[in-house]
Amino acid sequence: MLSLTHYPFLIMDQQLPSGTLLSLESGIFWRAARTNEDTDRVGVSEQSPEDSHRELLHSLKSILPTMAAGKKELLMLENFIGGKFLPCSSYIDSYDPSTGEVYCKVPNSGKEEIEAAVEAAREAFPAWSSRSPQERSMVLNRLADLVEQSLEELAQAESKDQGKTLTLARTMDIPRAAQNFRFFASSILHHTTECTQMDHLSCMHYTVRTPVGIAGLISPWNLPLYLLTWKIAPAIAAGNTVIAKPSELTSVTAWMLCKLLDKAGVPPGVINIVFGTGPRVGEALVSHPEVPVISFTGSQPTAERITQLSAPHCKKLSLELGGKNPAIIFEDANLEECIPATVRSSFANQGEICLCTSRIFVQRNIYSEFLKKFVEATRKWKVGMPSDPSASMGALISKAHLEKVRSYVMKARAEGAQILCGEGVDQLSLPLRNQAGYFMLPTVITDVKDESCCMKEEIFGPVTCVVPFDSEEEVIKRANSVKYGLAATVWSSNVSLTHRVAKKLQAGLVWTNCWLIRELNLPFGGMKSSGIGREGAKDSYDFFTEIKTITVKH
Ligand SMILES: NC(=O)C1=CN([C@@H]2O[C@H](COP(=O)(O)OP(=O)(O)OC[C@H]3O[C@@H](n4cnc5c(N)ncnc54)[C@H](O)[C@@H]3O)[C@@H](O)[C@H]2O)C=CC1
Ligand SMILES: N/C(=C\C=C\C(=O)O)C(=O)O
Repeated sequence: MLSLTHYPFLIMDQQLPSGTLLSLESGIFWRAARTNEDTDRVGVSEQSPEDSHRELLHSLKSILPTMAAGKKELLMLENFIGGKFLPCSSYIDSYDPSTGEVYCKVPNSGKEEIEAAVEAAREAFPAWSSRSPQERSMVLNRLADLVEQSLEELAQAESKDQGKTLTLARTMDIPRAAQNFRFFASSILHHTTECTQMDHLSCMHYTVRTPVGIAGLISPWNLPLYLLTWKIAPAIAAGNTVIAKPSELTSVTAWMLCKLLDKAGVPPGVINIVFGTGPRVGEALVSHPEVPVISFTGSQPTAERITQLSAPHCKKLSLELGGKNPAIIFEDANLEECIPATVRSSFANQGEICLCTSRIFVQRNIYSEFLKKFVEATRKWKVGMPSDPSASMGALISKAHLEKVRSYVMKARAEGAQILCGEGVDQLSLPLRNQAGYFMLPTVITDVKDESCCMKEEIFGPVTCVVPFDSEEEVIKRANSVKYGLAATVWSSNVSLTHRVAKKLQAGLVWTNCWLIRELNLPFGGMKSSGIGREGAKDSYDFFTEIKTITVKH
């Protein structure tokens, strides 16, 4: 059976039921055909592109309505409100990043749909909030079970929708989505409140936490189901009802999740998912007077807009924004561990993770050695079709984003920086079908000044800068010299140094001699322009509840 890993990058032991579609890329569908019941090893057989495309649509059609568009059928998503799938009056094209083709239509919802969702969430709130934590925990555990059982279909859909490799979707995104439900199903059972005594006044005081009501959840396109469930799970565990708006660029797995809700016992109206653009439906959600909290993950400019719109209603905001994360590599670092980890922290998910490394500071006397080995390792970080099991990186999310990321490399070159590998240096070869996809090679920039936009601004793509430093004091000052303060990694075999440097870094998360080992119990989030608030067991619970102090005179 599926064994969920705690650490996203470990490959899981998993059974793939016979007949599971293993790949939907390049028109080749690899069908899992069990070769040996005992070992659960699966062989694959190859189908023709036409047959496999038909098979994919058939397998998804059972859960997604489709619409014929010329020769090709498109997936038609629908809003999920009050436990029902509802069509919309207009739609947005959604692209397969690995081919640049439209393959899905996303509802272009607006105020009307938000109003309907608020009504459904309002009606569901009394009953859901009255359920015990134990009862809500059981529903979340069933959701986790269903996500795990649907892992392959969800991973296939996530990879096709976001452009990430199927391997990453299978080993990180979807397992973490299940883990989010499982984690908050447990943590909701263990929160405590406070009590004090004033015997001299014959009084006692105690605190209680109650759900806030309807929670507005807005999630980004880089880790679609992973981050959507990271918000949904704690919100409903605490007894709230939710209206979620995923990114219009990656809406499919959110829609597929809706298919599982009834089976998990989620009552109608508890989870409502409304699709569409930020300015249209996102702002309708943020502005609605009956939605007292907004949990948002995305860009800083959007966070500013959300803050403006919510201010008149004095809403509670959780803003998880971007980063310009440094890796600081001291001369006594173990390069055999540091280099592969820093390649991964720079380029995982096409560099489209807010925690990715985009500035690498290397102590001068190992700078040349590091640079040589790092570039060698980067060139082995293979860009390929998302379904290619040997690919480390897939396609970026959109043509616009690809051009934005490329423009940073061009600016660096224009400023006299050196591009050691990747964009404009190495040759990217892709199958014909993928040549209109949004692919880019992992790119390493050196000889770049701290004042350069590549060293100051969030690029959010497979681009990282490597610069030398001399002293501990100098590198801390330089690492802290950007407006962001989200994450950092520190590499040294000197434990007291790593503790000392970690404490001085302006970052909400510091990994020493590792990256992205996540402890969901502890606060997650950044400082400065990386956001407001934290997420985690207690932090999310506190955010999605209101606290009250009650005094009893006896
Ligand atoms: N987790 C992170 O730190 C992320 C950072 N980014 C950064 O943001 C840049 C732009 O990416 P986008 O996807 O456009 O991020 P975005 O912040 O515009 O979108 C994130 C979510 O916010 C929604 N949204 C957008 N405008 C809104 C508005 N006015 N009101 C309410 N909701 C709104 C979007 O529909 C999406 O669901 C990226 O290039 C990257 O630099 C993007 C995604 C994730
Ligand atoms: N918020 C993001 C990542 C969160 C990771 C985690 O909670 O483990 C992001 O990439 O935007």
